[in-house]
Amino acid sequence: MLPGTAVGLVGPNGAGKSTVLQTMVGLLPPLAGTVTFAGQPVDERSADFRRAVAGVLDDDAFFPSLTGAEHLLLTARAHGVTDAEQVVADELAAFGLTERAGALPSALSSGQRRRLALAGALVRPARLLVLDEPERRLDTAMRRTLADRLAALVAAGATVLFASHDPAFLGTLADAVLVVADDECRLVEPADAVADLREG
Ligand SMILES: Nc1ncnc2c1ncn2[C@@H]1O[C@H](COP(=O)(O)OP(=O)(O)OP(=O)(O)O)[C@@H](O)[C@H]1O
Repeated sequence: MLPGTAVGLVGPNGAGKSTVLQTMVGLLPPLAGTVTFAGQPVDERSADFRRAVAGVLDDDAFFPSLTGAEHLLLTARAHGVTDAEQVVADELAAFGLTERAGALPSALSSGQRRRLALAGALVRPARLLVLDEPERRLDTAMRRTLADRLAALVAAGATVLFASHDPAFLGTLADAVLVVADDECRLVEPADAVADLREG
């Protein structure tokens, strides 16, 4: 994948989309071959790799005793964001979480937790975003807002790799679509051809 591109993974439940994404970020070793990022094998222990790559792969990867705002502040500061408090306030507003900023994850709705996880990926700089069904549990307006924001990041040079079951989301964001099914991947370009795909 080149900088400034977005590729969407589509395919039926259980086809292996999440497994591909986890392999791309070094959480699972490939059975064969090598995954490289910027010319180096991916390694989540590498500080350079972790600085460059933001992922939302897990639904509930939160510390139970930190509020939403504290999660975002921790992430932003750990990634060296200057003016972290303002950036966090902006992300909370963008994801409609300002009024719930002081709530613990357990007190948020599942959609609000999803928004918090996505805000955590956007509160820090990243060259590559790896997102597993980012649209899941978001309402229609927030799906559109998120797709537009990710498209703007791609236009600014970021790379986005994501799995999705939402043709509208794919159509807005993806330059190309990788169909994962029957133990193989097939590349479909341009992405709006996805509207014609029929998932099994
Ligand atoms: N932790 C695990 N241990 C064993 N098998 C697993 C594990 N996680 C997933 N699998 C299996 O690996 C296959 C691929 O799963 P994966 O989650 O990658 O699919 P997916 O395409 O992301 O599906 P969905 O659209 O439902 O999210 C499935 O057959 C699944 O049952």
